[in-house]
Parts: sequence; C-alpha cells; structure tokens
Amino acid sequence: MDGQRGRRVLDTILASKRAEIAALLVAPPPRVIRAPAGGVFKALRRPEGGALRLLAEVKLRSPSAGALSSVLRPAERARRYAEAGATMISVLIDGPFFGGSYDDLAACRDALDVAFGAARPKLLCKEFILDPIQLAMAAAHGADAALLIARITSAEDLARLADAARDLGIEPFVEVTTEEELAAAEHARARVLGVNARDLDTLVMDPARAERVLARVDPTAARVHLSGLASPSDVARIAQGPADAALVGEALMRQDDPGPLLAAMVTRAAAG
Ligand SMILES: O=P(O)(O)OC[C@@H](O)[C@@H](O)c1c[nH]c2ccccc12
Repeated sequence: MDGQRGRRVLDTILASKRAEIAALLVAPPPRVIRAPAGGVFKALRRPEGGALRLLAEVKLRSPSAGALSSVLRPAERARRYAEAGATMISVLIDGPFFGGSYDDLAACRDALDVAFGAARPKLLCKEFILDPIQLAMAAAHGADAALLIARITSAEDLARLADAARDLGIEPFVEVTTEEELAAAEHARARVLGVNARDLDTLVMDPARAERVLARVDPTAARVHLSGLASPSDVARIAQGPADAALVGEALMRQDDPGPLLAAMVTRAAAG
C-alpha cells in the first residue's frame, strides 16, 4: 500500500472522528455503566519463563484488508476467542472505516460476563481517541483498557488522556511506532505499551522497526507487539523476543471460526 493513500486514510479517519466527538458531546450520556475490571497490566505481563500472552481482535473490516468475516456476531466471536485462550480482546469501535461500534463492545462485555464471570479476558476499546468523552463512552460500554495512539495527539494531550483514562479506572494502552512516540508514551506514564508494526500514516508493515522500538521499551512495562501476525509460526517468532504479549487481528478475522487458529497460536506462544 503506498504512503500517500495511508496518509489520506488517517486524515479522513481523524476528520470523521472530530465530527463524531462533536455529536457525542451534545448527546445524552449513556445510561448503563459497566465497571472496568482492573488487572490489565497483570493480564498482559508475561510470567518469568512463561508464555507470550495473546490478544485477539474483533474487526469487521479495515482500510488495508477490506471486508473480513462477519459470520459470527462480535459477542459470539469474543466468546470463541476467550475459549481459545486470549487474555485480552480488542474491539474496534470506529464505524465508517472498521465496521465497529460502542454497542459491539458492550455486547462483547455482556457475553463474556455471562460466560466467564471474573475469569473473563480483559477488553480493549480500539478507537481513535482525541477527547475524554470517548473514554467515558469506553467505560460505559465495558472497556477495561483504552487504546491511545501517540501518532494522533500531541505529547501533552496524550498525557492528559492517559490521566483521564486512569481517573475512570481504565488502563491507558498506548500505541507507538517510533522512538519519539515512545518518549511521549513514557511522559504519559504508560505501563502498557503497544508497538505497531504497521505505520498508521503509510499502512506499510515494518517488522524490523517494530522489533527495534519494542527492544527500547522499559522492561518493567507490559510490551505488546501489534499487527501483521498471520500464522502460529509468526507468533512463535515474537515469543522468542522480549514482548510480553502480541495482538492478532486480520488473520483471525479471516476465519469464520477463529477457534482452531487461535488455539494453535496459543500453543506456539508457550513454546517460544
Ligand atoms: O490485523 P492485524 O495486522 O493483526 O493488526 C491488528 C491491530 O494491530 C490493528 O488492527 C491496529 C493497530 N493499531 C490500530 C489503530 C486503529 C485501528 C486498528 C489498529
């Protein structure tokens, strides 16, 4: 995918997000509140000598992949991810570009509460967050953590949004691609850090850059590899490095039943 197109996609997403935020700010607040669970950092930390943790993503489509499987409703897919051993489930919220919604997040949370109770995987709200109102929406709809993308905010706004998340009991999960963004994440006192192997501006995959940046993350943080993992052997390769966890989206979303592929990935995450 060429860089020009990626830049246009990100700019278009952010413009649509600003319009959504304006609407959220004047809409009545959500009536049901689902309390966050806490324990996100611990769920993502890899035990000494133990298995890489796996995060599985609910994403109906993406600008880079196009349409993905919609055979399973998000809540049923989240249940299968949990059964196959995901320690966290990421739910895309953005509608126009990724086919998601806050209602999808709430449906996943309610289904996981019923099926697994306190042993349920944690939930990550995956959205392009620019304003605290989106964090309030994430909390109301059942998120335990919220993605904060360093690329799309100033370092000061990132720190403010991270504080706002913590005030709501939500763990800020800060996504970076470069050393500069890593410095901003550190300034925001993030202890859960995702390094995206796909550059959001260019949509180009750069696993070598991701490996380099991940190696520079404070080893006492929860270090998460994001994007581009297609097979159990890709997971085994990440498990050999310093990452605590890895997130898999598209590969699972290409499966009408993601259970067998995720289970195979979980097996290789342990073997390293
Ligand atoms: O589908 P992949 O290549 O497995 O990647 C998942 C995830 O990392 C990706 O969906 C993602 C990472 N950061 C984001 C920010 C917004 C939307 C999506 C993303």
